[in-house]
Amino acid sequence: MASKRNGDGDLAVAGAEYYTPKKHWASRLAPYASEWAGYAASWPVAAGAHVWMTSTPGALPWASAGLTLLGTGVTALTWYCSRARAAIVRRFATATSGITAAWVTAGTIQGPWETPLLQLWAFGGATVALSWSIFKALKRGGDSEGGDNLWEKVKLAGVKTGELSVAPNKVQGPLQLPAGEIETADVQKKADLIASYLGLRKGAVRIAENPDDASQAEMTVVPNDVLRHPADWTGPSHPGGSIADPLVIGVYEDTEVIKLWLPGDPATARNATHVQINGMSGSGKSQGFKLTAAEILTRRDANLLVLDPSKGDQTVSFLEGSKAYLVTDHGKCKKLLRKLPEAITERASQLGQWGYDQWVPEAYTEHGMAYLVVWVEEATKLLQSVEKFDVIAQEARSAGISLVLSQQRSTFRQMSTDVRAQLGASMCFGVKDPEDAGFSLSDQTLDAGASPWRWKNRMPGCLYLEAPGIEETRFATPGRTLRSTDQALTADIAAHADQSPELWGPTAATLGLARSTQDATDRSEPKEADVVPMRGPKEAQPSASDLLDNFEDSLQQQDFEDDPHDPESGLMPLPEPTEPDLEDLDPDEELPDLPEGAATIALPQPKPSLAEARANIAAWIGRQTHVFGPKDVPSELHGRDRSWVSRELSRLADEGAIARADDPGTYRAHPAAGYAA
Ligand SMILES: Nc1ncnc2c1ncn2[C@@H]1O[C@H](COP(=O)(O)OP(=O)(O)OP(=O)(O)O)[C@@H](O)[C@H]1O
Repeated sequence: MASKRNGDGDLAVAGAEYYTPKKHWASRLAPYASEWAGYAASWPVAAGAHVWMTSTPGALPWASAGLTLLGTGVTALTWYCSRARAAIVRRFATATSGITAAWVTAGTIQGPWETPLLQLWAFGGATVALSWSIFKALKRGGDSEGGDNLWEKVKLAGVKTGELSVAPNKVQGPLQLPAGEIETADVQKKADLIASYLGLRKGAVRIAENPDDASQAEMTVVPNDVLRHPADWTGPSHPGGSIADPLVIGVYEDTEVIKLWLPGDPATARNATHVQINGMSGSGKSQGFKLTAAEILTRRDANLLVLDPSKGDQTVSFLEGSKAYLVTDHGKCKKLLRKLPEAITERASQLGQWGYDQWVPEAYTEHGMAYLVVWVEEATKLLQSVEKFDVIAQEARSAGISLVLSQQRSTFRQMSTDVRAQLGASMCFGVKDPEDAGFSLSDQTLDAGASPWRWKNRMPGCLYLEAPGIEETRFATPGRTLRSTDQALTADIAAHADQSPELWGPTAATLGLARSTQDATDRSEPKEADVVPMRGPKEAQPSASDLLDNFEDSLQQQDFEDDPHDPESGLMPLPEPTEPDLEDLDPDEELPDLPEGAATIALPQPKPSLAEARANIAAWIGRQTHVFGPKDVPSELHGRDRSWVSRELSRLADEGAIARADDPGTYRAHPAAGYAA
């Protein structure tokens, strides 16, 4: 039988249907061979050069100088030759040349099997080669020629990949979506499929929407899961610096450090912020607290007050030697929070008189008012007893006070939307399910691929951070807190304890706290303490029991009884109100029926519970005879936003309760399930 080649070079059989031979695996891999060959060759080259140079007397110094010059030359040449490429590609190509040349030079001098050269080659080199391969694969996949189109493969034909940038362990670029046909949510749903096409792990591909243009999205591919190996704490990031400098608590998956800013910055229009911290038990919240505390306590202009009625010593013992204040008694915590508005008003009006509309570092350097971070553990329990907490939170930000509220989960019942709106930043560790993540992270971040429920508490320290000062495209980038021992943190904090500032006088007086550890030691009367300024270096302090007793005295005697402005002063204390433990209640549980004949009052209708919302949607679907999408589902049925409905419909489709219609993001009731009319 005669045969001929078709226009694409494939073998065709005359008189019969075309026969397209399968691409051989070698030809598929060929485009990626160069980076891997270069990577593989670098080790034996360095090993051979080392053996050669060390066996030739006097050759090593010359070889070192020669290789350094050669490496510099190759790097400069790369920079020159890549001038026509996108700036980011040019930079990464040059960096790859420079890093390779530097590693080969070091390997020649020292031997490539020595630590850390071997590890740098094994992990760093492989990651750089992998990043190049993904960059190429996406470029090829985004190109509609050749029939190997990534977007057609994942049933998103028409999507175009824009100019890609490549960095160690990250490839990123814009996507152009066919206007009116495919939206960002459709691509987000296929993120794991794209990862599978590229031969990467689940979660390696993230798609973020472009807030300015719905026909564009941003794709980020992170090949290696560096979060599996947490980085170690190597000491405070800005010892003796200002709280206006970022707090460094971990590393993102693309090896950028995680930075958190608490005070605002008028120069960059960054708002001061409070922080909401969520995560299930064992997800790493305490470690996050310890690192943040160590950062705060090594700054020259910040005080830390910890309200922890739940855990006691076990979590905070690392603060030994610091100037942090610790309140562990539940009643005292509440009392302190109730006094906070007064302290806020005082500080805000004083800042105004000094000419500032928010706290700035000069408030400390020129007037002695340090920033105050109030860390509240098990916050939802405490907040319930403080009225108008949203107003407190709102005003605190301009008064140089940041509140950090830590709890396992904060449902809308536990934390009102008003309070939530005032917090500004959210740190989300591993959670139980997507619903819990929804209480902590924004819909945009979840839609962009953030999925903290994947970690649960199996990857402690892994987190997402939404906060002022961080680019929004980074909100869906996972990171992991640093690993440290309590001893290392204690030593670092103690080493900088002398730089820790005193609490601003009026704030100390209003909150009933000593201005510094030294003030606390001036008071006596032994009593059991529940408000403890953590002690300074032991040799400079009186005995532990003296200190605890004295500070207890400062609170008991001066602040809660003798305060002439305190209306409760001199009165016999009321018993603490008993509070039901709302943590153990299931918010979705049905309420018991009212007894027959009981009077009923028309109450304002609350947002439907999850179970009600789902039941309402199921009933509504049962009445649909046409194709529908998230925007068609009436909002009063669920009381939630559109992206929640999107996820819900997608979940129902995954479970087979409804069927996906032809257009992405649209559905049909399933006749088999009895939904269709
Ligand atoms: N970044 C990290 N790298 C490695 N291990 C970590 C990291 N963060 C936390 N861990 C470890 O995980 C365990 C649980 O962490 P942690 O106590 O901080 O969790 P938690 O959320 O505070 O839990 P709980 O609410 O029950 O107190 C601890 O053994 C801790 O050392």
